[in-house]
Amino acid sequence: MSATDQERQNEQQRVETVITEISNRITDLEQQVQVVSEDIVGIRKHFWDDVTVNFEDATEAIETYVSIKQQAEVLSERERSQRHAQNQLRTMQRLMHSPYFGRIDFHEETEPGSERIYLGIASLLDKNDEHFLIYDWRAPISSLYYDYSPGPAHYDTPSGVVSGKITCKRQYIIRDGQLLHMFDTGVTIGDELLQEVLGKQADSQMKSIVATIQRDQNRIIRNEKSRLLIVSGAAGSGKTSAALQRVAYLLYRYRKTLTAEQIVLFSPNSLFNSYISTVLPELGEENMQQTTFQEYAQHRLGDSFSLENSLEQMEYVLTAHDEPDYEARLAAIRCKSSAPFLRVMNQYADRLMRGGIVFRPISFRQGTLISAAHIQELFYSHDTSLPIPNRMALVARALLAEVKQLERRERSKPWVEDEVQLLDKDAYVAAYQQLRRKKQFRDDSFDDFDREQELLAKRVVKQHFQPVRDSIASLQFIDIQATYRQMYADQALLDQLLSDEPSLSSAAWPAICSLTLECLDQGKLTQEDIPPYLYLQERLEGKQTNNLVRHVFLDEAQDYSAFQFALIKNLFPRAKMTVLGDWNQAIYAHAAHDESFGTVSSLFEPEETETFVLTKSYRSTLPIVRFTKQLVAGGEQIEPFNRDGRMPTVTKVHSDAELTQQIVERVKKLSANGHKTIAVITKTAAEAEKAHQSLAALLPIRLITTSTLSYDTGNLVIPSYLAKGVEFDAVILYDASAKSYSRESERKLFYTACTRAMHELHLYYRDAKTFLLDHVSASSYEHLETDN
Ligand SMILES: Nc1ncnc2c1ncn2[C@@H]1O[C@H](COP(=O)(O)OP(=O)(O)OP(=O)(O)O)[C@@H](O)[C@H]1O
Repeated sequence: MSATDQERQNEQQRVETVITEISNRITDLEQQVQVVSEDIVGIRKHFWDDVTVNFEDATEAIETYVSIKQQAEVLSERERSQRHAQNQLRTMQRLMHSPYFGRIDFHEETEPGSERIYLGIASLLDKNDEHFLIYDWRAPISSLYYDYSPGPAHYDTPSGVVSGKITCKRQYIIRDGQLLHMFDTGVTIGDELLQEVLGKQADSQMKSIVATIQRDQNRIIRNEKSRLLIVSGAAGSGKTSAALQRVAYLLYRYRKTLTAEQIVLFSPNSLFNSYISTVLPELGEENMQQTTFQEYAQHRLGDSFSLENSLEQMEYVLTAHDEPDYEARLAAIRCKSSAPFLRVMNQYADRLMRGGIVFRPISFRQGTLISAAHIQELFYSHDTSLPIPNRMALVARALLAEVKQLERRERSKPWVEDEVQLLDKDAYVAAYQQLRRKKQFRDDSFDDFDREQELLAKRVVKQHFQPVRDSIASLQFIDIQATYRQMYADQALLDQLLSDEPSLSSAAWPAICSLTLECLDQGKLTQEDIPPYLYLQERLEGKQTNNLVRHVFLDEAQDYSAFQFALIKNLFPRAKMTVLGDWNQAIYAHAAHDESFGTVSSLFEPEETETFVLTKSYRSTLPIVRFTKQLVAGGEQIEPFNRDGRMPTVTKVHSDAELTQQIVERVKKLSANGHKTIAVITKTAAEAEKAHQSLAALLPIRLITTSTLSYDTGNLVIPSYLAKGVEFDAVILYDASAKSYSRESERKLFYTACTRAMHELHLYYRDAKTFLLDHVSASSYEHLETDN
């Protein structure tokens, strides 16, 4: 037996020993869960047997309370033990399948010999609880595995830096207790393992990458210093993966103080949410909160407006070129989302401190109770240096006091008497009882009938005034809509506000204004108006904050506007932010002129900010990356991971019927070659529907729309902007014709669609291919043409 065979046998033996240990642990834990469950059932069943219930006097009642509390505590302690044992059991079951994936032998400077450190998705101690059979990949010592090749190395611990030397670094593929492969590895975490992982078929769910995290990704995952972490990375460079492993890392590192509810991830859409939702549970952690900016806007504004969502806006931008307002709308999207417009909005809000806020009168029973002019006077009588929200709170307080007076006066009005007559029996009984109680207390005599009428009148008026009081408390006397509208209705005001921002000067402003006014008057808020509107609302009402959340992740951050960054920062004042994005995938029209994370970094101090760049792309094969990197400026910096595969194809067809037939044949061939998820990517939703209609007659294929919440492996038709962030075994670009992609502004969308492909990429066009392919060298794809 050669030395390596012997080594392998030893390793297989160790796997078996560890698996036996895990299996013993599972048996113990199952028994523990069983015993605790029986305890819980028993306690619940006999809960009242051990409690003495006696409410005869205060002392007895307190004793009863204490006795119930004690019993409840015993129960909740048992329930906690049950949860703990169940969690441990689940972890052991996960380890059973593949106990570890890596090993390093580390010789610590101050120690005589080296220690073998095996890394897995959770820690496991030997049966005496003395030595680690497996270290959690997030333990401080495990960082050596990701950061160093054999040779000198060190790692940070809470008590200082530990230095030494790595003498061996090894990777394993263990499945169902069998050691399938092992490799000794040098500089990076081995290509062999990455080849194996990346060569697999796409899934409808993202997978964890703990076994193959790369050094530059590890830096992002373990960063604890920065308030703002910016990750800018090429398509497929592992930004989303790094973000999710980072969540898992933080939950481990701060397990005593941080819970999954204190972490929020903003993602582009609900489909993406579902795509990434299995990574953390796979690692034994609970999922963080997931949301979208649209959900937040809906929560804040959904009652006042019908809100356009970002995908509707996108579909408009891509399809409505012939509409008369198109250019004005595009200009509105660009201007209103920009950092200079954020300054304009701030300037407007500053002016409003001195005058111009529009107020709503407070009405009562079809009349005006307090006029808007009076509220305005009240507001502007306060010191103008006080922030607006503080002054609003003072106004609300004053208004509530006024309302109290008015309420008192109202009681003698005839309508009140009429309503009192109409009250039902219950109200009278309640009033009678209340009177009796009071009579008892005061021990005086009075005219019962008058008192009763008075009480009932008070009750009626109070009930009617409740909505008034509520509306004052929630500051509804501020007419935010009208104040926002005023900016676009008063041309002179807007000109003044824009005068300091030359980059916003545009001949389109009159058209932008009339478009905005038209939408507002119809109760609609366009996607580009939502963030500035919310921003103004905050400046007037005060910020809504969530102090619980400690970490906020923004994925696909290139799609966020200056306002959105500011709003999210304000919303989570105690959170650290991790912002991940790729400017080459900035598909929304608003991002076109703002190609940096300058806006978000300006929200934090420079010393609180760190930026990381990921240039290596893992998703696609080498031929696909060679092709896609030529589609965008700066693409030469993208480094492909060396995974072989088929060259992309670009096929010319001569008719729609031929296009359908070619795609059907292609999908069938791809399926026959073992590809599980094959996506036909169209530019727009309208085109997706059309493509689906013709393909579905000949193939099983699913249409993905904005309302699809999750998708399975299989054949699908999907609009480009919904495919953001996800990946497929093979991508078929439905229509790469000159007619379809005719604008420079569509370059990033085109690039985003092509970069979704893991193993194969096929493009089709009619007549002439899009100019976006002009600078792609002919040697990086195969050109095909059907016989005419
Ligand atoms: N270290 C790694 N080991 C194994 N797979 C990796 C690694 N890094 C990235 N990947 C794989 O590469 C693919 C792309 O990763 P991910 O989606 O995280 O990239 P991204 O930068 O968010 O991409 P995009 O911006 O295009 O949406 C995924 O299949 C992921 O599992």
